[in-house]
Amino acid sequence: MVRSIQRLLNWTGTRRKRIYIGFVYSFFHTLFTALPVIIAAYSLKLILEDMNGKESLATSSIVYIAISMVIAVAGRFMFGYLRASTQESVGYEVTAEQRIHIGGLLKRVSLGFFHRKKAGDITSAVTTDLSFIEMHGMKMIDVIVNGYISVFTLVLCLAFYHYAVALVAIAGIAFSALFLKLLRSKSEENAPIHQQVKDRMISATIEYIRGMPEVKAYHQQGVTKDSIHKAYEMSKEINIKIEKNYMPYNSLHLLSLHAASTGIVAVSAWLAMNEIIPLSTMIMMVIFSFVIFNQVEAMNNASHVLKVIDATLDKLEEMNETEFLDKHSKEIHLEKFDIQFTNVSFGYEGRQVIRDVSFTVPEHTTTAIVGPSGSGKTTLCKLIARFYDVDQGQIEIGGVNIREVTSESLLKNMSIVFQKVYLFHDTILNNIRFGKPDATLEEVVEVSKKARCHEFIMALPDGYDTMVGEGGSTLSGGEKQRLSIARAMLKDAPIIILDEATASIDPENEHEIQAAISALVAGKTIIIIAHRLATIQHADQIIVLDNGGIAQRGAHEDLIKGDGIYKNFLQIRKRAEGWSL
Ligand SMILES: Nc1ncnc2c1ncn2[C@@H]1O[C@H](COP(=O)(O)OP(=O)(O)OP(=O)(O)O)[C@@H](O)[C@H]1O
Repeated sequence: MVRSIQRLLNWTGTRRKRIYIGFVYSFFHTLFTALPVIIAAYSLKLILEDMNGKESLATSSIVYIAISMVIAVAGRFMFGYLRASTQESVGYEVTAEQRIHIGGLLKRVSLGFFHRKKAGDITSAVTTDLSFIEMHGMKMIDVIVNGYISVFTLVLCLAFYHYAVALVAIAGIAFSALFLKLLRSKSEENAPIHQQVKDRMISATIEYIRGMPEVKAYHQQGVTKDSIHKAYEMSKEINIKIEKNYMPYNSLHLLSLHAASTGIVAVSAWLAMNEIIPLSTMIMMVIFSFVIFNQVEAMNNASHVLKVIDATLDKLEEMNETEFLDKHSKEIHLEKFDIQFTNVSFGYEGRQVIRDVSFTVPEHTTTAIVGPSGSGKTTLCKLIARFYDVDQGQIEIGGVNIREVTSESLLKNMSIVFQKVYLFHDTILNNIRFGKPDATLEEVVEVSKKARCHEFIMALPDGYDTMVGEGGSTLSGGEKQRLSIARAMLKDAPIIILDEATASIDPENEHEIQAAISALVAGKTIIIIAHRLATIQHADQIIVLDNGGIAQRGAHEDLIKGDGIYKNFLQIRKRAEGWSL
């Protein structure tokens, strides 16, 4: 428990000081909570003495008592307020920072990270896991640390009147701590299982939603439903099992505290009967016995919650320790944009996909990459953008090894248009602005006109302010592609990486897209995964990839002279395009 609290305190970073100040407020809050009971007991003593004719109650005593009562109540509220306002917002502040921090981390890791980690794990870390700490982290500090401060203060008050009563309270706390320890060791076993089950549930739900079009198309509701039902069912069973595991220790923890409360009443009554303490003190002790363990009682839940927080902190730490691609890179301002591959090899998790590839893309020229499906065209482009690091060899841009450049300063120089366009659940305007967040509306309209999307945007209900469904679900494939071209155009980067669309786009749409691409690429260094004959023929250089290696390289005129993959490929393309027209 101490270690978990220590971890939570570390998690709060520079705000830890506020938590410590909160502990001091908590001590005074408890003291001022006990004070009215002590004052009431003292008043009772004076009243009894007055009634017994021992000493008459002076008016000044009544005034002092009334003033002390007001001060005690006001002090209690003041310190309660100060503690809450100092400690409680810390969780929300740190969580917000962590979410932004993780967002930043995700931008800097290799794309391989997202294949190794399931989307559900990452989603739950940023949403539910952090929300759990946000909701419960500071409460745990309050329940546990402030709870023990409160008990310690009240035990001190009891000890001030008689040590025996304080000893009974301490015995109760000791037994409760023992059972809490046992409860905690059970939590230790269960927390990782709880976490795994939750991640599995989130992953199954995401997969179910993402795969909905395929599920409907193949009438396979049963398959995905089965896995989601299994995940939910498992979550229910594990949670019930966990609850059953906790029950005996939980009951023993509560029993020891209630027994100690009864013990305080019994011991104080015995002391009063033997005239060791006055009746008023006994009444005060009885009142204390009702409240002394209130906060310690809530610690049964704290054990489990702390363990879940521990598992969450482990997960966040693991994410924080992820190797960034650009950990040892620097901000470098690239001046030239020729691209040089030297003996580059790369594989996904041990499976080699790019084999000893060397070529140069001179600045302001177009290089078309062609080759059969799976030959490594997309991978080659991803390596230029440093979505992954090469395993062997090097890639230089303007003479600088891209390993030395941070992702941010490298990608500043590139506009990438993927075949599969992702649009954010935001307005059309903001989706295009993604290429240049500070662009004015006029700039956005200008590039939209060049990218041939202005007309269809204006035909939408709210024009540029129309919301796009998540992933761009409300727009057609061709419209999405043109929007992404407008986005890239607005970025106006010197290097363009383009994956030419192969999807069945109608001729009119294709013409529009080609016009948009021509406007985008003017004067840039272009690497294009080419499928159309026109694009291939007009490229300055064609790289023919086969099974991850360069099979042929040169201009169209040179390559058609000899036999080889390119010639065959061209014939197939000619037939396909002639057929499609
Ligand atoms: N993230 C990944 N993890 C593991 N293997 C991958 C990954 N991405 C691609 N591959 C594999 O690498 C090989 C090259 O894929 P790549 O996408 O680069 O080919 P491509 O030539 O662009 O294919 P296509 O024309 O069909 O898009 C393929 O065998 C593919 O299965």
